[in-house]
Amino acid sequence: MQNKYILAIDQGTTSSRAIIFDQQSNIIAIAQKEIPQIFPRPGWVEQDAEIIWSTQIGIVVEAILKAGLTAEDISAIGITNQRETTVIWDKNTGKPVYNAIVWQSRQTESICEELRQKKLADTIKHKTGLVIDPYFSATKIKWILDNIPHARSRAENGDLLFGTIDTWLIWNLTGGKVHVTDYSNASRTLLYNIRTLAWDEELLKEFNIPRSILPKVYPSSHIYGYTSLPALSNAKIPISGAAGDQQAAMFGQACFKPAMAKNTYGTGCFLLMNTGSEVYHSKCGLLTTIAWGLNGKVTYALEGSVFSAGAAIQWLRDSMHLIDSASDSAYFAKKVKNSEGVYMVPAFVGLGAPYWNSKARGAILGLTRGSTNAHIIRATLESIAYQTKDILNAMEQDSGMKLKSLNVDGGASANDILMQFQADILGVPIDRTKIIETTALGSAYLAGLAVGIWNNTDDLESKWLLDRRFTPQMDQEIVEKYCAGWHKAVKRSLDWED
Ligand SMILES: Nc1ncnc2c1ncn2[C@@H]1O[C@H](COP(=O)(O)OP(=O)(O)O)[C@@H](O)[C@H]1O
Ligand SMILES: O=P(O)(O)OC[C@H](O)CO
Repeated sequence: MQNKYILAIDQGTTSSRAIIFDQQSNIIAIAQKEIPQIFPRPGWVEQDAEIIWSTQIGIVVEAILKAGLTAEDISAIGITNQRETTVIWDKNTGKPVYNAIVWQSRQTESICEELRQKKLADTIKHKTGLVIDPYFSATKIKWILDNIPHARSRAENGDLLFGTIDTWLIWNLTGGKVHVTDYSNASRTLLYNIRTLAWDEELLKEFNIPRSILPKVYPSSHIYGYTSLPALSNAKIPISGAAGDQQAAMFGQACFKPAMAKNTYGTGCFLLMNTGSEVYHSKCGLLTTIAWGLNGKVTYALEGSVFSAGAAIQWLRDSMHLIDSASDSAYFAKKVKNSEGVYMVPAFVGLGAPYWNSKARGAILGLTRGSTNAHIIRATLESIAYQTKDILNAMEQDSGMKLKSLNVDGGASANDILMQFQADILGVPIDRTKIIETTALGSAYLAGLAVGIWNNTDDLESKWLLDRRFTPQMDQEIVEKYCAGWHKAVKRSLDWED
């Protein structure tokens, strides 16, 4: 039987990746490129949407070449993306009217404050599963329409389109013909009713967003359209999978059944637990989100979103110049036995779940004359694990379930020191998968299922392979002492910004 190849396009916050899998889910080729981040003002994070597209198509071509294939050899494309990040473009020219406003960006805090004053939190939570926070797309759309000259009138004339990054990439891959998204991405906009599976008229009115700019919403495993591009030799490849990167990672981790959970350590850190067909209403600061739509069924998840995880390691590298590469963080962290009372709270863009404190800002506490760069680096790594612990506590409280182990993936999960510390303070084993590119794998699975490369999720379950298990080794008393210090540090960082 001739092998089939699936191209996964993984457009993450820090980098774009293109990965080619075969039908046994082996990686055949990878191409990757970092994308520039723009910080126009404190707390604002933007990217150039045209650079996202040109980088992405460049590495798609590179991956196909590296694999020794041609575009015609690709049977299906799966898209997965940084979620919530908002692009608005002119449908006639394909030009964005403003930078992509990244999920981390805080420039819409005042719009959120108005919504909180109007006491809309409960309605929004019930309809969308989300909380009022600049994180989600709706206030970013409103900000662009309100602040970019003529944007609102052009949108009302039907000339502008909105998309999260999946939508933007599909639009470009199809030569500007297809304007769509999937349930999982739609569920991150703050405009999509996750119960009725429709754009919510009441919320559109509240945000003053014209319906005409919104994409059509389909299941996550579905033929959205076909490629139509000279760069891909005008081959008509079906684009048949799309999901937000955290949901795709959960699919790639084969968390197909209720109560299965995963944590992805990338720019941020996202712990998701499958809740099946149940729309779980969190009381502990977690989000309810659509995991995927597949075979006529919608699966939901409970999510804890941490805004800065690997981003804090990047900050040590790019702004503090304490390390040359992200992986150096393990080398320095190993130089000290522990962080000796130093805590780093990476609230660069506020804190996400379970705190939802937009005005929190970063802090390093507990410094003494003996503190060194190694302590700060170690404390930064540890902050990723503490934030995850806060999420897991909330999740266990919310669901009443006790996790037996946690599947992990993402760039920073390669760090053994971090993974061991994570197991220690969670008190549950951490299982790192062999393919840490589970995000891309999940989107390849969704794409492959739509075109019959795999028949169903049973075909995929057996493909999950363990790389390494990290078992808890720390005394409970020490864990409690460390966590108490962390919570004291978090308290100091809250509401810092006026
Ligand atoms: N060995 C490592 N130790 C700690 N952090 C790491 C390591 N390798 C990568 N990272 C961090 O992980 C992030 C990249 O992971 P990735 O999964 O590619 O993220 P994203 O999808 O958000 O772009 C970066 O923020 C980087 O700082
Ligand atoms: O790009 P990542 O992997 O940090 O993921 C970002 C999330 O999708 C934001 O919600």
